[in-house]
Amino acid sequence: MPIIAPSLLAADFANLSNAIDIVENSQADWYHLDVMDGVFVPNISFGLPVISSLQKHKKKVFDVHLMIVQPERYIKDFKNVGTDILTVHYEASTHLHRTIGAIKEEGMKAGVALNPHTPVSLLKDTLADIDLVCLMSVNPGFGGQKFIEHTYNKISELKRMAQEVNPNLFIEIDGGVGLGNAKQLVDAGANVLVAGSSVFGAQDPIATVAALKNV
Ligand SMILES: O=C(CO)[C@H](O)[C@H](O)COP(=O)(O)O
Ligand SMILES: [Fe+2]
Repeated sequence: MPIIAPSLLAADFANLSNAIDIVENSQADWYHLDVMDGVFVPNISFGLPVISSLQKHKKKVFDVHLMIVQPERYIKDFKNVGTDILTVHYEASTHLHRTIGAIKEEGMKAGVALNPHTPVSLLKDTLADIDLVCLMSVNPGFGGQKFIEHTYNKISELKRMAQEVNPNLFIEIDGGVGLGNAKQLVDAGANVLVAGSSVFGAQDPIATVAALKNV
């Protein structure tokens, strides 16, 4: 069964306690928290103070997706607000290997996200040290976008690479994921599905999480 990580980007920010209830009372495994700085991506979402407030009410895992420049500057800060898995973008990380090491030194799992244009082959020399690869299946910055079909090829290639050096790798798909493509993504090798609008935009978010979990 895939890990299901609802993205709070699609929740009602005036009613975040409802979003917490949905994650905690469903078969969801992780909170996916999208931090955007308006520089790496053309949108600004939320940051440390909001995540700190959520921390007091959560039992499940915080999977934080940093869409910011110089993510290495904030590793300790995200640890302090309860982050379990910290994902930085390949494209924003000049010294990726050092950043991965620094995240793990803080006791978090280390993730690397790839934009749709970034080939998975670029992770060849770091894959053994990474806990999670987040394949962006939309251009990062906004929820509710159309899934990019080429992602299936990237999943298969990454799965092949991981089998050799890191068979327990989390292969996370982020963007445009819903009931229409979840099974095909899992069949291709994904084991973590991020779902924003397909969960929080659904009539029954808890039932939607259950359906995604049981594809
Ligand atoms: O990282 C993201 C956007 O940059 C979000 O996690 C992603 O877009 C999820 O939203 P949706 O499921 O609505 O596409
Ligand atoms: Fe994300």
